[in-house]
Amino acid sequence: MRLTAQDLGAERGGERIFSGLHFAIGAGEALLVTGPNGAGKSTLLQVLCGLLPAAEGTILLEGAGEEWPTVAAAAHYLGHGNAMKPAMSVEENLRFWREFNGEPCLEVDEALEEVGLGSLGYLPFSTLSTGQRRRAAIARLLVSWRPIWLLDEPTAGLDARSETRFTALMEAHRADGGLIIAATHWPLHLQDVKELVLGDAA
Ligand SMILES: Nc1ncnc2c1ncn2[C@@H]1O[C@H](COP(=O)(O)OP(=O)(O)OP(=O)(O)O)[C@@H](O)[C@H]1O
Repeated sequence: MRLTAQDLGAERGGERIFSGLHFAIGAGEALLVTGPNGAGKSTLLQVLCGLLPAAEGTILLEGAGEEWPTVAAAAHYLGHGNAMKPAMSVEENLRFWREFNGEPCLEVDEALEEVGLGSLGYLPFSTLSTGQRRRAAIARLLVSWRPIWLLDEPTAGLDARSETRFTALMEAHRADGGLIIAATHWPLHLQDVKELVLGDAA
């Protein structure tokens, strides 16, 4: 499987945010997207997952088979929001996503164990701390299989132990043939990453 972006450009509010981007990553690889505030890291992820149209260029997914015809279909997107209903319990949220996304992977209780929330699944999502919310959102990546993980500041709010645990989950995803593209201001402690530096928007 190979994801290639060619001459990719995006606009927000009529302003060109970036243009002429080229990158390619294959199965098992990770690309870190870095750059200053406003450089367009989140915008790039939103273009890749189909939430925003590209202003120019192409995004190509090869070798993924009929099952995953587009990057949008093949990707889990972890944005700044955690995509959980506040009044529902953590388990209810994850059960919803597992059924909605299909391609079941880990059971809900297994995913919660993986992110260290094994004993808190019964709580309404709204009662979790900031870092616990992020960990619950990460568990969403584990209950359904998607080969591509598009991660926007995935470690925001995580304590050191949770960060280490998440690094291991990302490496396991790569070992399973997954691809990761992560926008981040922090090193994610992954081995052999590619880096894409977006320009200074100051
Ligand atoms: N809905 C919007 N309408 C107009 N402009 C927007 C919109 N969303 C983002 N922008 C602008 O697009 C530019 C890129 O924003 P983006 O969030 O992609 O940057 P970023 O690199 O992820 O920044 P950060 O490091 O702060 O998260 C910024 O100048 C921002 O103000």
